[in-house]
Amino acid sequence: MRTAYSVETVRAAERKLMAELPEGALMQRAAAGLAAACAGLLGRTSGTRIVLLVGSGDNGGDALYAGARLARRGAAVTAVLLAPDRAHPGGTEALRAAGGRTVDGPSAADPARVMAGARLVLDGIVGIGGRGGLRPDARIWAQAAREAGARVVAVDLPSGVEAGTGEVAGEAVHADATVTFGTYKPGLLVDPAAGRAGALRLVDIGLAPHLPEQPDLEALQHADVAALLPVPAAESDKYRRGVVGVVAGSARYPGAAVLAVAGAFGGGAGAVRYVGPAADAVIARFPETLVHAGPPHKAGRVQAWVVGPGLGDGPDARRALDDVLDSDVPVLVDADGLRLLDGDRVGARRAATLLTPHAGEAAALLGASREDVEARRLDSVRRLAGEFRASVLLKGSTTLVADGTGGPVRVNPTGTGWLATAGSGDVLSGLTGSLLAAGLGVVDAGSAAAYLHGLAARFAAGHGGAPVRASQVARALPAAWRSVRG
Ligand SMILES: NC(=O)C1=CN([C@@H]2O[C@H](COP(=O)(O)OP(=O)(O)OC[C@H]3O[C@@H](n4cnc5c(N)ncnc54)[C@H](OP(=O)(O)O)[C@@H]3O)[C@@H](O)[C@H]2O)[C@@H](O)CC1
Ligand SMILES: Nc1ncnc2c1ncn2[C@@H]1O[C@H](COP(=O)(O)OP(=O)(O)O)[C@@H](O)[C@H]1O
Ligand SMILES: [K+]
Repeated sequence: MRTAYSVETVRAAERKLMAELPEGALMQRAAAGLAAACAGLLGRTSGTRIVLLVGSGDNGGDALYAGARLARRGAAVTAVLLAPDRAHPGGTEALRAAGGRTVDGPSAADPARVMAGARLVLDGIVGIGGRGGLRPDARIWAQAAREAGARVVAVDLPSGVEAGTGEVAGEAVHADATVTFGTYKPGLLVDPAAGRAGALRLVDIGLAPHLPEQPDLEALQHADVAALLPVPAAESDKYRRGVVGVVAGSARYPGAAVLAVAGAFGGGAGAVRYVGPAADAVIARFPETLVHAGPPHKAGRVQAWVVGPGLGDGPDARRALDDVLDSDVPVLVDADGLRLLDGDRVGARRAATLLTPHAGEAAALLGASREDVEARRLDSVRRLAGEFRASVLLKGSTTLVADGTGGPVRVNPTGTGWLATAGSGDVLSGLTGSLLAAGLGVVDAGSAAAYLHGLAARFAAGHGGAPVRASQVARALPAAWRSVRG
């Protein structure tokens, strides 16, 4: 499991750790890890040109001390001091003593010349102390670094992103890799900021014992998902494995029912019940499905419901939604179900409810704009969960799952843009419902499903990548299971 902590929590832990250590020891740990990561990336340091972009805080200090270490290994290191009178004094001195040189950033005539021939640029402009996007001076240098074609390694965070939220308020550095210290920060895992971070590397500086048990964010990895996935035992039968009910599709959108059922079969429930007008289409594709034409509560035993994909917004759809919400088993509400949703009804439920909006649906539920939700994903998912007193899975480039009780938000690391194809959300809702029926908690079910879904899309897209259809994502789910469990 990857975990991330808010900036305040990181600062508090750092204070405790620093009190145990000699002055400056922590920065040396960070710089040593950073220099080692850079050396590993370069392969060869001797004779290599490296440029450091150095801001006025300790983030710049890290870059300077790491630069000094690389200079001692034979690299030709130039530090661009963006605030020359406030650059970390010890770091500046160490770099000069190691043979590195410094350039006055704001008054340098030609950034392109300083960058010429650089293979690596270290972004030490600003770290967790940053506020807002890059300032104009820094922007010029960040752009020069990209234009020079150098690899850009961000120190702790890509400068310009909001460490605690993943928001990007203005311009930010685009890094090829980020070397972060002590713990991940939310901005490294949540888009749009995460998209600027490149490959992540965590350097252990001894912070872990001082961090609280509960992180702000969690990202599952293969082993975590493997531990969650329901596997039949010797005594299993279809009811013990769970029965998932799917209320989806309409005369206009029968395909949504087929895709949700496909996802449900990919999730490990013992049986899938389908309730709605698209039974013929469902049976034609999946003869194993138990179909029912009456109201959901008459369909027979169900351990979790999925309601909404392709349901339409007529009176039948509304009745089916309310019927399912009246049940005392977990309910996942997606797509049209979200448009018809009565918040009070959700708040009154005793069993778990999981809402699975994409950014547009989340925006409608919050009375915000889609752009706003996409810019503030973490805040949006928490607000939705709070307002609806339900768990929420916010879909998109970094899918987030919040439980509404202030627990850690799960962030999915397997997403891929190939998933942005019609119907892939229907597959996800069936898959998640299946895991709910098998007995997983809502946050576990939502995050494990998002993980498998992303992995399946990657497998379907194949090596190198090619467009995939939602049904191909569903078909690749067994491969995703095997990859996780293997
Ligand atoms: N604490 C520890 O134990 C350890 C900390 N470590 C390291 O320290 C980093 C935190 O250092 P920090 O607290 O000095 O803040 P930092 O991120 O350098 O930025 C603050 C400066 O930036 C400026 N500034 C603000 N916004 C800006 C913007 N948009 N664009 C440009 N400039 C901007 C602001 O100046 P001002 O607003 O006054 O002009 C202020 O002076 C952390 O990320 C990690 O790398 C590691 O060594 C491990 C141990
Ligand atoms: N840029 C992206 N990167 C990763 N995943 C994405 C991206 N865009 C969409 N997705 C995923 O694709 C699925 C789309 O679901 P949804 O928007 O409900 O589509 P539909 O209603 O057509 O099924 C979601 O799982 C979402 O997380
Ligand atoms: K940085």
